Amino acid sequence: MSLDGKIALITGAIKGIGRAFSEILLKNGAKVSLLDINTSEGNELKTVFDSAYGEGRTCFIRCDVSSETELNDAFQKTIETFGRLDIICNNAGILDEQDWEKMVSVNLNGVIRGTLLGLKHMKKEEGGVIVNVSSLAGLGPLPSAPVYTATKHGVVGFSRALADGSSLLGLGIRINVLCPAFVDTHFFKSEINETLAALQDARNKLFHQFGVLQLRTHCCGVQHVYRPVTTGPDWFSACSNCFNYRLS
Ligand SMILES: NC(=O)C1=CN([C@@H]2O[C@H](COP(=O)(O)OP(=O)(O)OC[C@H]3O[C@@H](n4cnc5c(N)ncnc54)[C@H](O)[C@@H]3O)[C@@H](O)[C@H]2O)C=CC1
Ligand SMILES: CCCCCC(=O)CC\C=C/C=C/C=C/[C@@H](O)[C@@H](O)CCCC(=O)O
Repeated sequence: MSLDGKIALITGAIKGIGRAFSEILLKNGAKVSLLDINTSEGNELKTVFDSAYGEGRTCFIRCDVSSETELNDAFQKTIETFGRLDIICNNAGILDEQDWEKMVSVNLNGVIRGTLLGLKHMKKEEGGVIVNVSSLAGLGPLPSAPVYTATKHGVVGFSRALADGSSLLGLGIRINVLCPAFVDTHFFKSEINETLAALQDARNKLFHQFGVLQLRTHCCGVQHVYRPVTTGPDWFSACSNCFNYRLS
C-alpha cells in the first residue's frame, strides 16, 4: 500500500492503537500530524519518529479532542504545515464511568467533531478516508461499562449514517468504523468504578470469549482501511477477530 504524498491526522496518537496506526502510515509513506493531550510525551515521540522516518514527516500538536477550539486549531495547523489532508483517524478515547460526561465529550463529541472537520477540509475531487475508532462495545454491551458502551454505539451509528450520506451525495470520502475487541494497551489500566466492580466477572468472561490481542496483531489486521479511495466511497467495520465485518 503506497501512501506517498498523503497527509494524515491522528487523534490520541501518542500511545496504544493511535501510535501503532501512526507508524503504519509512516512506514507506507504518509506524513502524519500527531494530536494528543500530553505535550512532553508528544514531543518525545516526534523525536523518535524524526530519527526513524526522517525529519518533516510528522508534527505534534497538543490537542484535547473534547475542546472544539483546540480541535479546530489543530486541523488548521495541520493544513498550514503540510498543505492538505487526506486521511483522518478519530482514535482518542477514554474509559471512565465515574466522569462519564467527560467520556461522552471525548469518545463521542470528539469523533463527531473530528469527522465534520475532516469533511470540511478534505478536497472533494481528491477523495479522502476517515477512520473512526469504536469498539466491539459499539456492537453489543460491555456490562461493566454502560456509558462507554453508549459512546461506542454512538460512534457506529454516526459513522454509518454519515457514510451513507457521503455515498448518496457523492462526497468522495470513505468513512470507516473500527470495532476492535480487547487490545493490550494502556487502556487496560482503566479502573471500573465500585458500583460496577461486581460485574468484573462478566468482563472476565468477555476476555475469555474474545481473548486479548497484542497491538501488533490488531494493527496488522486493519491496515488496509487506510488505502486511498479508488472506487468511490464505501464503509465497513473491522473487528479485531472478525475482519471485514460488514454491517450494511
Ligand atoms: N485497548 C482496547 O482494548 C480497545 C480500545 N478501543 C478504542 O481504541 C482507542 C484507543 O485506545 P487505546 O490505544 O487502547 O488507549 P490508550 O489509553 O493506550 O491510548 C489513548 C491515547 O489517547 C490520548 N487521549 C486521551 N484523551 C484524549 C483527549 N481528550 N484528546 C486527545 N487525546 C487523548 C491518550 O493520551 C493516549 O495517548 C479508544 O477510542 C478506545 O476506546 C476499542 C476497543 C478495544
Ligand atoms: C477493560 C478494557 C476495556 C476495553 C474497552 C473495549 O472497547 C473493549 C471491548 C471489547 C469487547 C466487548 C465486547 C462486547 C461483546 C458483546 O456485547 C457481544 O455480544 C458483541 C457481539 C457483536 C456482534 O458480533 O454482533
